[in-house]
Amino acid sequence: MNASPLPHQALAPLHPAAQPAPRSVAIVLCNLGTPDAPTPKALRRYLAQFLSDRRVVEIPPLFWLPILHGIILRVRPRKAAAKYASVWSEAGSPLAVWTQRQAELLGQRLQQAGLDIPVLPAMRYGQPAIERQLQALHAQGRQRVLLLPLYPQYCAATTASVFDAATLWLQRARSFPELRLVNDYHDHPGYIGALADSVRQHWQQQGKAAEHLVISFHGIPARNVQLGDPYADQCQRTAQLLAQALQLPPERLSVTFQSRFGPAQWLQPYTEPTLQALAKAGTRSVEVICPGFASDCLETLEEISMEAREAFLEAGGQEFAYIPCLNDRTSHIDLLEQLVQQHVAGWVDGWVDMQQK
Ligand SMILES: C=CC1=C(C)c2cc3[nH]c(cc4nc(cc5[nH]c(cc1n2)c(C)c5CCC(=O)O)C(CCC(=O)O)=C4C)c(C)c3C=C
Ligand SMILES: [Fe+2]
Ligand SMILES: [Fe+2]
Repeated sequence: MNASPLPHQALAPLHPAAQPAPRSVAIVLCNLGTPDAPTPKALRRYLAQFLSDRRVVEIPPLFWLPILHGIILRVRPRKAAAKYASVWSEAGSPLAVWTQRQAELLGQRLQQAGLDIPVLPAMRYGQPAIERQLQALHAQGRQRVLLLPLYPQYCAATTASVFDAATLWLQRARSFPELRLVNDYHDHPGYIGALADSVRQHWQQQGKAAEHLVISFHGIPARNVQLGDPYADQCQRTAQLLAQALQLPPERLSVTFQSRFGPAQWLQPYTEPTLQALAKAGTRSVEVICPGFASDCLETLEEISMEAREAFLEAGGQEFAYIPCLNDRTSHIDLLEQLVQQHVAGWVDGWVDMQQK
């Protein structure tokens, strides 16, 4: 019998992803995305991608796309560009700058722990796109990827949309790494603790607490919640746990929703009218915290720290303080490290045991 081996040239080279590499884990830290520049042109490109996402606007495309292209993308980019210009720094859009920094700091942490786990930042809209980062990690031979969206509360418009982008890449790839997804961390003790620390630190710096704390989350259409989105419940739970950690009685805080878009009913009460009502009812000082945003961005720096501040003061309020997002706080990076540890257990030697302790 002729049992000659296959000719050498018939053996295809191994794809890098197929080569055994111990601990070939990586993290993709995902955020929403932001325009490339504070200009109407960049805003048009960004908003066109963002607002064409069916997870974000759940109106049938046949009705929605003519409105988007015929009205919204003609009017909104110019107005939005002016708002972005008011928060833009030399380093760029705050959302991009903070996300990049968070990825760097988390990467350094993992490196200090002796782990070869790179952390790449990724954006759902704009660059660096989630698909691009997954492709880069796959090409490097990373076999296991944890997708960690920087959205503490699960929402179909944000979290599920990140997963859509990842699975769209999977559908087009011939081979791909194993994937794990973090759904939410709205009640994680490390998250609540980090938020509470940031409020306490603010009180210490001011020498006192304000009369009232407003806990403001990004809104979504009320209909999405009726259809089963757990987002509103998770926001309420985060607020409740934060109030408990701060020992704040219910009469000293309000949970509100900001950033309404379009004429439909969104989650209520709305942030700005609540602040105006508080001022009119005699509340002199307020603090606003936005726990749904992991990184400061247009919605916190402009809509809250500028617009909402002005509305409160014009309605008769005396003191308005905005408490920044967790951004690069050590306790925030601790939380991200804990989330990684909890979700890659079994992927990285030793971490299963650490989990069980
Ligand atoms: C049109 C519907 C929108 C839904 C639903 C929505 C949900 C949602 N968004 C965030 C986080 C962010 N949104 C940001 C900006 C922003 N959001 C919308 C619309 C919806 N968001 C628009 C049109 C914009 C752009 C600005 C504008 O034109 O008003 C941002 C800031 C991005 C930045 O570059 O700084 C964040 C972050 C969450 C968490 C969420 C649902 C829970
Ligand atoms: Fe939004
Ligand atoms: Fe806004």
